[in-house]
Amino acid sequence: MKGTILFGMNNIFNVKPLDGEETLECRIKGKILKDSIGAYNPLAPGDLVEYEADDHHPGKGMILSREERKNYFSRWNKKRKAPQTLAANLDLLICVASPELPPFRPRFIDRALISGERGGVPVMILMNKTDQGIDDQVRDRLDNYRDLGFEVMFCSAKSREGIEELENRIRDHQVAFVGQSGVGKSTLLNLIEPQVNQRTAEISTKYSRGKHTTCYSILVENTAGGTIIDTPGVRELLLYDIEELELQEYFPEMEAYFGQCSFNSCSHIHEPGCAVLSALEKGRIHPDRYESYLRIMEELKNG
Ligand SMILES: Nc1nc2c(ncn2[C@@H]2O[C@H](COP(=O)(O)OP(=O)(O)OP(=O)(O)O)[C@@H](O)[C@H]2O)c(=O)[nH]1
Ligand SMILES: [Zn+2]
Repeated sequence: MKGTILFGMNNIFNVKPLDGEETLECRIKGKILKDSIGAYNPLAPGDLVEYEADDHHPGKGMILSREERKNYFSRWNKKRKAPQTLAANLDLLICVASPELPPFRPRFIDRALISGERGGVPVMILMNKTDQGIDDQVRDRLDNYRDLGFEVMFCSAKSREGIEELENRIRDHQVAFVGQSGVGKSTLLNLIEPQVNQRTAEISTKYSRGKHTTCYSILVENTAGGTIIDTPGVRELLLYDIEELELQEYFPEMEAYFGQCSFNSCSHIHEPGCAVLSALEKGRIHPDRYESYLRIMEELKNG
């Protein structure tokens, strides 16, 4: 039988049958899942699995295998030194940001964009808290993202501006929300689907015995159609599995200059005759984006 992973913790996974309503609590048969060796978590919300129900214990079952992922959103888990998949099989990853409180952090957005692309997921930037006003500097950054071809939407959970557009955008899709703590993720989700927070609270009481479940993703159904995965409020989104010289490919503004540097394997950092550095000087590449490039390069170098 086939089902979707809703939530997983301590190697127990909630599976929703594709053709049924009642979720099952499943373990992995044989403890290890093929394709997940070396990963922080073998399965993530959104994963499709093959399972068998336990005839003797209603509501329980065993996961036999994972279907190949269409795409994934993941990060490097520094503590466990392993990749952690936060959500799988997405139609859209929504990177929520706010103009202030917390301040606008383009570094986080740049990482979300790269991580999404690495995993094959389209990313949208959602600027929440528009009721706070958006200053020229932030506006300039958002314009730049749009110029680069990224989708940007605006909303306010407080004034409800843009909420209907957001609901229309995500209907019938499998989406995941990601964002720094305080950008208004929970408030937005609760507005779109009041069930979300309720479900999260239920699960957290059931499985964590009082501990925070904020470090786990959870998939909930959107009553209007589709599903929403709430990912944990990550402080940093560390990238992995990207070669240093590959990083440039995640910066569409650099593409026009590929092959124009004096050195074939130019890192676009210090090399003489670098076409990217020259474009930066001429203002054709946003300095803030270039700053992200430098910081991420440094991180990839230091592993
Ligand atoms: N002014 C304004 N405040 C908002 C808006 N949306 C959320 N907030 C406030 O921002 C604060 C943080 O909101 P949360 O929804 O808890 O943020 P979060 O992203 O879920 O944060 P974590 O749960 O820590 O990951 C709360 O005090 C909300 O009331 C908005 O559109 N405008
Ligand atoms: Zn160069």
